Amino acid sequence: MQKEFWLSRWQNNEIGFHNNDVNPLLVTFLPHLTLPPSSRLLLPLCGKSRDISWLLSEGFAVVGVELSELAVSQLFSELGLTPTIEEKTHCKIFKANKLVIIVADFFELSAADIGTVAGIYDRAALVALPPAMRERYAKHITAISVCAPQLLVSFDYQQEAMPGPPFSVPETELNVLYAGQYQLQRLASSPLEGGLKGKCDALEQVWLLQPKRAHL
Ligand SMILES: C[S@@+](CC[C@H](N)C(=O)[O-])C[C@H]1O[C@@H](n2cnc3c(N)ncnc32)[C@H](O)[C@@H]1O
Repeated sequence: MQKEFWLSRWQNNEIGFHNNDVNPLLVTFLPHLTLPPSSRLLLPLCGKSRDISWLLSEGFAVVGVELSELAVSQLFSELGLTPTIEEKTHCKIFKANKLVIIVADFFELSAADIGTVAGIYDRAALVALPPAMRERYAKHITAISVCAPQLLVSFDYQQEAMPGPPFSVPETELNVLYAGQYQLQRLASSPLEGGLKGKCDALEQVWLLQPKRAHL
């Protein structure tokens, strides 16, 4: 997906991926990451997810990455927070309390930009990307997070039935992308109620990715 695709989705308020409530899968499965209290979590391609607000309320620190500044302005306004804003050459950093959102192309960020993170929550990030970008994404997130454990939500459906996003990323592909660095465990797999966008049957799956070598 080109950057313009996402920027125009935000511009035109075509954000069907955005949920108005916290994702129940996050609430149920976050404990599997066994994070110490107050840990810092990375949310790649974060949009203005309500999951951010829930994580903050649970005492976590959040660093999110999002391409659209419009999404990030809406996020802070909906949270009732006024951020400080720092402009750098390749990104713009919005901060308030335990929340940092980096407005940037995720692929242009380094480990130093992100800072130390204890875990990653990927909801609608990997599955938002077309096949050619997913390999690059998986390598990049593994590198800049120094192989932090991940809670990952994915879809498995017949890709021919519907063009993405969201794309189908079945177990076979997750293994290709991540099994070199991570131990993968499927925590849940259930049919998506009403199908994906009402167009085809799909399984929504939750994965725990534990680094094979100790993180940090
Ligand atoms: C499908 S949405 C998911 C948003 C959020 N994770 C959620 O659950 O609501 C994908 C988001 O990734 C952002 N995005 C796409 N490509 C990106 C990139 N290269 N760098 C940073 N953000 C990107 C889009 O603007 C969009 O908000």
